Amino acid sequence: MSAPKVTPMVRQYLSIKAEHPDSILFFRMGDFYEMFFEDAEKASKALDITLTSRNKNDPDPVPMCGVPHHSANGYVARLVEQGFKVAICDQVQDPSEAKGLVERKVVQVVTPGMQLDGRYLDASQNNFVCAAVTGRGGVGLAFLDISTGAFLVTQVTTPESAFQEILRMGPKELVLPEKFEENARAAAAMRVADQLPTSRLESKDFENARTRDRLLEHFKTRSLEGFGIQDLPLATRAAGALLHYVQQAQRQEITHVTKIQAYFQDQFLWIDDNSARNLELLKNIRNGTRQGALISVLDKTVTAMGARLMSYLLRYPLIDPQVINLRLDAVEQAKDLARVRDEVREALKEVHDLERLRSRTALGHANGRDLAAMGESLKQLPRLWALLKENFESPLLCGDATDDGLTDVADLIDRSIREDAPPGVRDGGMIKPGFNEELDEVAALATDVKGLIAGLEAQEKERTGISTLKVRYNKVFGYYIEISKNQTKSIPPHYVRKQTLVNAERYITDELKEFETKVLGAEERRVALEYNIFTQIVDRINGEKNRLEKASHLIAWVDVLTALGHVADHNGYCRPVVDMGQTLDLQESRHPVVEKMLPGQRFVPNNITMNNLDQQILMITGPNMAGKSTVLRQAALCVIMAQMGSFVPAEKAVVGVVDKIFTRVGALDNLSQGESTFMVEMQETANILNNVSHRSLVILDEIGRGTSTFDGLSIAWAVAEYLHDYKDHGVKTMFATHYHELTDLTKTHPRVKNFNIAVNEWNDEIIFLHSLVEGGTNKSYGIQVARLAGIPASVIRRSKQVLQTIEDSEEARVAYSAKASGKGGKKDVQVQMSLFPTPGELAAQALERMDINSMTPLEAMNVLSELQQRVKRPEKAPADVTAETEDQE
Ligand SMILES: Nc1ncnc2c1ncn2[C@@H]1O[C@H](COP(=O)(O)OP(=O)(O)OP(=O)(O)O)[C@@H](O)[C@H]1O
Repeated sequence: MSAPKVTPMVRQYLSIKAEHPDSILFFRMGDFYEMFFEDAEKASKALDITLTSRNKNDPDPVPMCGVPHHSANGYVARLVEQGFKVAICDQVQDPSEAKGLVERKVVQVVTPGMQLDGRYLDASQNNFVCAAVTGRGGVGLAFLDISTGAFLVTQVTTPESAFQEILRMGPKELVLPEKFEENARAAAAMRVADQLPTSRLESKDFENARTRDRLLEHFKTRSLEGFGIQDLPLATRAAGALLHYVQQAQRQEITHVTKIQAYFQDQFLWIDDNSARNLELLKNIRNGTRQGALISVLDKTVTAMGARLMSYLLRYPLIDPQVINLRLDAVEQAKDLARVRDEVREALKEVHDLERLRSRTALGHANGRDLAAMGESLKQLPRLWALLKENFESPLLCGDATDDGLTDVADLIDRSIREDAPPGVRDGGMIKPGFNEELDEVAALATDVKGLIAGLEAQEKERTGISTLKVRYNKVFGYYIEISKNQTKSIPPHYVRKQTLVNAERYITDELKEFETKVLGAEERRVALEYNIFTQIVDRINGEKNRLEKASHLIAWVDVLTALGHVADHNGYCRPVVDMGQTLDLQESRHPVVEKMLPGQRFVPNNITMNNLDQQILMITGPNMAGKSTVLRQAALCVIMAQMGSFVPAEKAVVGVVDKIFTRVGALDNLSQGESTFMVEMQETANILNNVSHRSLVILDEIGRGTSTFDGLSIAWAVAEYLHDYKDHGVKTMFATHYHELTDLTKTHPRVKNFNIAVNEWNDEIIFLHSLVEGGTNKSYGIQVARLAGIPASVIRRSKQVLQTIEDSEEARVAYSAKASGKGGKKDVQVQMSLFPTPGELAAQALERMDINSMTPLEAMNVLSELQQRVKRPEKAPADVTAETEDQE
């Protein structure tokens, strides 16, 4: 920053800016917010507004840009959306009372995690700021959504799980201690700091005693025991620091944050970020929208509070069957009572975002319209509560919140606030007539004055005989008389000329000045009085914040549970039996999203049964396009739905609770992070193998595909064995593969079972039946699928010839290997034989397996060159697989 000419105003600006070095300072000057220096440069670019300078002719002009104060919110929101923080600096003194410079102060800092203007917030998402601190025992995390008052904390043992937890909660902003990076492992594992706007607090703000004191002071309690965090020192430190950060930014107490909720990762079904994305729970993986994601099928809520809760439930399914069944009971009641459910949903449609309205009211950001919306919402409660109490038994759908219809608050708002209140709170027009006697009197005067102006105008017209005479008002002259130029000859002598326009002259008179004092006084008094009354109403509503919270909470649950009932009813879902057993049994199950996307075509239901005895690892083969990926995902989605408390798309379902779901599907590139597709695939597989338990469900779609066929097959084989033998009992796994060799695992591993997805061949055409049937398959139908994809007929013909040759030699080899092993020969030998044929056969097999459809020309070239190498230089079987097979003997 070059040394500017330091006027008192610039000095004031610089001293305030010094306190907010990392924010863009919106500096209020009259009707504008101005930005200077680097802030102006950054903001003008980000907002696409003109960059000017304050003192253009100076050798050192100060760059500057500005936005009108009445539309500032939109500009702030746009900056915040782009990751900036904005400090709003207002004039906190009446300019007419200021001796010299008007006093200015930062009244609020708006950050990505602390956006309060509802118009710029996603109604279906919480808007969390997250604070993280590392220490002995792991990482403490706190999440605060100031727009709703939600405050959640947890403590996890490793930075890796902290990272996953942050991704799952999805905050918009991160707060870290200054020295966070000194813990290199945490910094490396929690890469989220690179992806989110991050603020720093001094390390002392994360200290034990200080954070504890801050929490005690805020919640006005003597201990933290009531919140269940007394034994979670790291969570406490994160929570205290975060509270401090948010209070600092708001420049006030945040009284609507009334409690902390502690939670633990092991209370919930673990779904890592990767799996959540692969399974498209919240977002379509291709374009990031909700369309095509599970949430779009389930989220039929009608309130913002319900939508947020639905998204939370989907990200945090439970593992305690008792609590899950409590939710299922409620959904069942809602499903069965269609008429009541519809009536409840109709009433809910009239309910605005009470949670956010409550927060805005508490923070002094609410306007007349907000209160009117709150009032309108509260009016629904008596009818809604009565419906719930009369019809539902589930405690989740009624409970003691239904004893409070908040009629007093609804009545207060109804009597006081006009539905057509303006957006500003200092312009009047908010309070209904009849609410306050004094206001009515002043208002009557102000309205009378309008009549008086008309009278005055008529009187002057008559006195002067000037027909075009008008009495007008502007801010510069106050009231004046305007006479068009061609009639000014006959003006009376006591008219004092004030201004000459092109077509008219403007005058004032003593009488007019007197009148003005009376008029302006009345209007000013009315507006001031309205503001006063408004803040009193706001204070009274704030006094009821706990009751409002209770009502909002129940509304969110009722909305979610009736929405799930509605979805279950309309989509033909069944209630799953959820217990602590080890069976996953989905009869006639469907994929909840794919079935919606097959217009006019029927989704073929499938039976998926898994247990820990003889069907623990389902080895699923089948041609491309048959529906392998679909059936895998469908199983995972049904488990997630059941454990969040939803009915599932099946005729009958038993879900023994799963503790973690892992998926390794598709080839999601992480090239931006410098990792190859195969590297990512292996990292994901490693993560699965290192974290599974007996209660987990593992979904592996074509693992080992990203490397050479032999490495891939060997890895897939070994992974399947590992999961089968995991701590002697194994892990439930669905394994979709094009490696038909893997079906041989059933010969040696009792809990593996082969399935395939059936197809019919008809006149050399392939018909996809999409049904999962027992048994392996050794046909790929790759060529038929290639034809469907439009590969030229000559290429198809040629590949058939090649395939025939390969198959002939394969038959001969199998006959040979059967003979070589003899009847009572060791099974593993046979497996080994089929695994390691001659170099020529290897090449032919590889050719057969090539999925030309999904290959780039370059990949095809690479495979060809690899095959050529193998034929030229015959090699032995990969040493590691041989060793593995020997180990087992
Ligand atoms: N049960 C079903 N009923 C009707 N259509 C289905 C069914 N399962 C899958 N499909 C349809 O088949 C298409 C292919 O399914 P999917 O991607 O699961 O096949 P795949 O076997 O995994 O293929 P690839 O091996 O090429 O990845 C889907 O887009 C879907 O439209």
